[in-house]
Amino acid sequence: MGSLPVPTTDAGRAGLSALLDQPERALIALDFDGTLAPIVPDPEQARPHPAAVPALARVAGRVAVVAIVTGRPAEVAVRLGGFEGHPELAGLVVLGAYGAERWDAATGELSTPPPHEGVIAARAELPGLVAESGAFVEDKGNALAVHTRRAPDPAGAFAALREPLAALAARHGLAVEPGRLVIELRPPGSDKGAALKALARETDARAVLYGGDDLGDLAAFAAVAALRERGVAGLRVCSGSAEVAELAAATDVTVEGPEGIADLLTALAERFG
Ligand SMILES: O=P(O)(O)OC[C@H]1O[C@H](O[C@H]2O[C@H](CO)[C@@H](O)[C@H](O)[C@H]2O)[C@H](O)[C@@H](O)[C@@H]1O
Repeated sequence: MGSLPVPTTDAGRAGLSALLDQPERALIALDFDGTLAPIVPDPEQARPHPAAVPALARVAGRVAVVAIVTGRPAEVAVRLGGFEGHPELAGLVVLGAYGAERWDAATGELSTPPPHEGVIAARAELPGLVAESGAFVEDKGNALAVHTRRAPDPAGAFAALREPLAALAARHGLAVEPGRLVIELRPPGSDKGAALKALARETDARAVLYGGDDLGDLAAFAAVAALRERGVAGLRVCSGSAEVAELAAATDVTVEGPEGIADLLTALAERFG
């Protein structure tokens, strides 16, 4: 039997105990890139760690709900994750675009907000702005992600683009979402924390596990902390990487990236029986 990591905080240990005691009242929510799927240079090539979806499927049979909470468009996460038609993930919920979109495996329904005018305007200006940096733009439809991972100087390009992208976003009423060698311009008004809280409320969860790897996950970790104050047990899991140091202080336990997440899910499934 795989061993469960021991949270470093009292609240985290209480969260884990509550999950194990009453899995049928638990919500397990995970980020996609860097948490379920290893980071790769081309976003289109990202796929879940081979052990992650089978482990998630095992857990899904025992908890109230499993969810993916991602900056990807919901339908992209569904496609890359291979979630559609998965027999054991029939109750999966995918909250995409930082909670602005939702896909339900149970119904196959996808809800997306109308296009934001600011994204349309920023799209036209972006190519000129990023051309010299070696960055490339991932057009997500209703958001634009500027990636520097494949630039000759990834960190330098990221630093150089921060200010001009922030100015572009401000001109067009967009939010700036920095992440792992990516700066995203997206419609304001949603975040992973609000999305997670709403799902916890909807499912009347008594325990929530959230796992994430990046700055966009901080809002979800804060939501778990807020839920604890309302009596909902919580466990905040950092999918650790050398790229993001800020998450350790905001989480209860760190595991080794997507492989560690898959191990954790497998160990949970074994405990649930
Ligand atoms: O909320 P997430 O599921 O973590 O999505 C956040 C962003 O992830 C993707 O970019 C990251 O993963 C890429 C593939 O491994 C990698 O090349 C890139 O450097 C990472 O930042 C995705 O492409 C973005 O659209 C997501 O918003």
